[in-house]
Amino acid sequence: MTAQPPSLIDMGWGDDLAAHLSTDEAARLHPARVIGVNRDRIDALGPQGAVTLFLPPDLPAGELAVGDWIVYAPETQRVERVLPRRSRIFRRAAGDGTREQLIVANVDTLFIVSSCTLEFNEARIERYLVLANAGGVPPVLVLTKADMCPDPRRYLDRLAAIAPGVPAMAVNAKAPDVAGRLREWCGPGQTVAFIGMSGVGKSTLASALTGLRIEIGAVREEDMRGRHTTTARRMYPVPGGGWLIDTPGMREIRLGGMAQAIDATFPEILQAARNCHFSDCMHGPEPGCAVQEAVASGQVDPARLERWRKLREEDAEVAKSVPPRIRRERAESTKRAARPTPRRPRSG
Ligand SMILES: Nc1nc2c(ncn2[C@@H]2O[C@H](COP(=O)(O)OP(=O)(O)OP(=O)(O)O)[C@@H](O)[C@H]2O)c(=O)[nH]1
Ligand SMILES: [Zn+2]
Repeated sequence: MTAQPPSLIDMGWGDDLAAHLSTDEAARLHPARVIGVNRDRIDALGPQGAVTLFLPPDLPAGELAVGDWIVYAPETQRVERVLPRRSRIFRRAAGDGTREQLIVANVDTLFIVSSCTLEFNEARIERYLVLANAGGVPPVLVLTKADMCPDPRRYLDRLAAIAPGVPAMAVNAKAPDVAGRLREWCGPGQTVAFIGMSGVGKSTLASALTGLRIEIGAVREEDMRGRHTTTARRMYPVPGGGWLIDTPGMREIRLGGMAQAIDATFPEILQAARNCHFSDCMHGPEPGCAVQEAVASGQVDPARLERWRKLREEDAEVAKSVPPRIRRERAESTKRAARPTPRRPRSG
C-alpha cells in the first residue's frame, strides 16, 4: 500500500458521496473504501490509513464488495453503513438464480479482455458487455496477443461490429508500453477492473499496470472446513493514480433480470424493434416484426439477433422470479449506464 494514507479524493470520493452523509454522520464517522472483504470484517483504506473494521450483525460480508464506500465509527472500528454504489458488477448466484452476487463496486471502467486468437468469441464479449451495462460500468475492450496475430485489425473490426462506440485496442500485454495505454483510464481516483477468460492475459495486464505481481482471479482461500473458495479480492493502487480491483475467476456468468441491459448491448435491434407490431415481440415468426425486416434488408446481422434471443431467453428464466424492487433498481442503474461518458476515439 502507499506509504502516505491517500486522501478521499485520491480514493475516488466526490460530492455525490458526501451528499449521502447527514451532518451528524459527517461529524462523527470516517468514510473509507473497502479494499478487502473477509468473513466477519473488512479491510478499508482512507485518510486515516488502512484499518480493519468489524461488521454490524445486520450487515453480512456478502453484502459488501471490494470498492464499496463505507462509513465507520473510529472509537468502535465498526462499519455503520455502506454508501449507495455508483456502479457495480454482479451476476446471478449459482444455485439460487434470484440472488444477486455482487462482484465489485464503484468501478469506473471495466476492461473486457479477450485475445486475437481462437479464444475470441463475439457471444462471450457480448455477455461481458451486458454485465457492464447492467451495473452501470463503462467498458473498454482490450484485445491481447496482437503480437501473435498477423492481422489484429481484423479482430478490431469484429469488435467494432458488435460494440460500435466502445473504446477498443489491440495490445501485446507483455510489451513495455502496455501500462501507458491502459493508464489513460486510471487517472487519480479512477477505479478499473478486468474481466475475461482464463489465459487471455488479465494478470499480465494487471501486473503491468500496477507494477505488482498480480494474479487476477487466481486467489484462492481455504475456509474453516478446508474447502477452497475464491474469495479474496483486493484493491491495488496504480502508480500515478487510480485503483485496480482484482476480480474472481468466473467460469460461469449467469444473467437474470438484465433484459434492459441486454437490449442496450444490442442497440440496432432495440432501434428496429420500435416499429414491431407487438411491443413484446421476440422478433421470431410474429407478424409485423420490424427486426425481421431489418434482417432481410441487411441492417441487422441475423447472428446478432440469434445471440440477443439466446441471452433474453436465458435471462427470462430467472427474471420471472426477481422481486419488483430489485427490478426497479436494476432499471435505474441501466439508465445511469446509458449516460454518455467522455471517451477518446478508438485506436488500433
Ligand atoms: N505473446 C503474448 N503472450 C501473452 C499476452 N498476454 C498474455 N500472454 C501470455 O499468456 C499467458 C496467460 O496470461 P495471464 O496473464 O496469466 O492470463 P490470465 O487472463 O490472467 O489467465 P488466468 O491467470 O488463467 O486467469 C501467459 O503465459 C502470458 O505471458 C500477449 O499479449 N502476447
Ligand atoms: Zn419484432
